[in-house]
Amino acid sequence: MPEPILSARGITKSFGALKASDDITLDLRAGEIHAVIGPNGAGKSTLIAQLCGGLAPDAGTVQFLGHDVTREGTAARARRGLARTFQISALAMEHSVIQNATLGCVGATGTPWRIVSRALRRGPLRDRAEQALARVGLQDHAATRVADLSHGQRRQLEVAVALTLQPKAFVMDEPMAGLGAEGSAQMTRLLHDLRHEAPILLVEHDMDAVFALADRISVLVYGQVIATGTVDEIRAHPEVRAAYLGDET
Ligand SMILES: Nc1ncnc2c1ncn2[C@@H]1O[C@H](COP(=O)(O)OP(=O)(O)OP(=O)(O)O)[C@@H](O)[C@H]1O
Repeated sequence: MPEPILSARGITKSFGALKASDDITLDLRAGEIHAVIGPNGAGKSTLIAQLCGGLAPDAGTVQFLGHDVTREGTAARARRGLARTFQISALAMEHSVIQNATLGCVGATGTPWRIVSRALRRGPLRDRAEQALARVGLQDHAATRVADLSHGQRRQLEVAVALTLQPKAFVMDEPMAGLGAEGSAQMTRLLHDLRHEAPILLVEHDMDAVFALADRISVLVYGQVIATGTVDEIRAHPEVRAAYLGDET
């Protein structure tokens, strides 16, 4: 089997007496969507933070593209091509769609600020931003202020900003949050295709989306991965049904 793109090995993180991550081992392979599900407080955000560099684990390692990145911060991991989208929007609301996307590339490439204004006008960064907008279907909204976009369009723009990194892997934190049925369907289609550009570690509460998209699912309960498997395996798993899915299956 090829090396995983992103992997956590034995990740452990405590807050006082609480083990928010308890010896978590999971990986993300080329071409897949690996969903992480679990009830509130199970430790999903804590896991994401350790994968992306916002939190250092107490024990265990994180590997990305064959490198041990456990002690690297978020910016270093982003430069390696680890793109993250957030549960809460991190967009500049008063700026236009194209400005947000271009500034995303500027951050990703470490371009000095003195040439930012030029980058916003034309050049390879602007081209990259335009391509990313087209990829998520926002090409006709380049000049629109982010504040004037719908919630669903903002989520699409977040994916576009992540795409400007030309990522090798995505970590997505609840991309369906707050989307209506139509928005979720649109986002589901986008993620379905995106996995072939870069695999996606998807933390998501929307079980319809998870079951529609995931190649594999890991179930987190009280900081532990209690099961990893295909959609069918997870739906049928007795411990998972008892701990999490309840009557939803
Ligand atoms: N900085 C912190 N200090 C203390 N406790 C924390 C901290 N961050 C998280 N926790 C605790 O760790 C546990 C896991 O929290 P985490 O936010 O990772 O769960 P989650 O699965 O992402 O939850 P949700 O689905 O509600 O976002 C919770 O009990 C939470 O209260």
